[in-house]
Amino acid sequence: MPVIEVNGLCKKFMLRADRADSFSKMFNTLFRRANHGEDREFWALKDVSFSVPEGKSVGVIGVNGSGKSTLLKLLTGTLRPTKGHITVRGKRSSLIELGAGFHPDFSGRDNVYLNGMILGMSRARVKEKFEEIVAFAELEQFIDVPVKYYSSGMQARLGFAAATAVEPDILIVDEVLAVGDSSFQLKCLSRIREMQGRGVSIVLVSHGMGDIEAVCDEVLWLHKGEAVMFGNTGDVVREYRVNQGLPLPGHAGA
Ligand SMILES: Nc1ncnc2c1ncn2[C@@H]1O[C@H](COP(=O)(O)OP(=O)(O)OP(=O)(O)O)[C@@H](O)[C@H]1O
Repeated sequence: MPVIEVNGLCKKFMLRADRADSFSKMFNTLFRRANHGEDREFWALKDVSFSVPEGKSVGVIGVNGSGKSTLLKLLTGTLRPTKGHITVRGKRSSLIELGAGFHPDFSGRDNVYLNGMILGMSRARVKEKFEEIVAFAELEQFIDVPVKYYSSGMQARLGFAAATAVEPDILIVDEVLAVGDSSFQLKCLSRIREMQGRGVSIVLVSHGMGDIEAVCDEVLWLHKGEAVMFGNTGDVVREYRVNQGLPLPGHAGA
């Protein structure tokens, strides 16, 4: 039975025109231009359906603005669908927005405890896991510093270490991995493989086709909010590469 089932998913945003933007207000005032801006509907996802089988990994690809992050926010419950249904079976853990789960004024230590407890771990369980989380993030020297002083890479390290330590059934990860340096990216990939070995299902958004091919069994390709293709990683990535004019593996420059 799939751990995630998505049927006919649609997400509408309202795009607000000419509001609270000091530059356009100034422009309108200077040139006595009336504010003709009207709120506009924008469909970020249109009738998207796919599923994540138990223990499988699904990648989500597509150009900027195609709806990938919106889809992940719907899968984690941060956003609600406008239409359609999402069924999730199992405990989710996610790392979708850098620093999203962290309180900037609290130390790394306090945030690890807070985050773990929000994700359903007991204080004692977080305590048991604490050393491992900090060691994985390689932040021993900075663990008592407020998170607002962390670099984006440091936040990604702590976020990934914390999100993967809670022993989820489903791990949902956005492009944030790209923020880490190459040695940390390798460490993340090997932890993802370890989790796959334990039967954890993964949903991964990435612009890096190498990461997608290394991690995912199946891929969903989004474009302007629509599912262009969903299927076997090799097939979808090949089509995407051709569509984007990217070199195919085995060809010069790939
Ligand atoms: N809260 C919001 N209000 C209005 N529009 C939004 C909102 N969130 C996202 N959008 C719009 O939805 C579209 C999809 O955005 P999304 O962030 O999901 O794209 P993406 O595929 O993750 O892009 P990227 O590769 O650049 O991260 C974009 O056009 C974006 O402007």
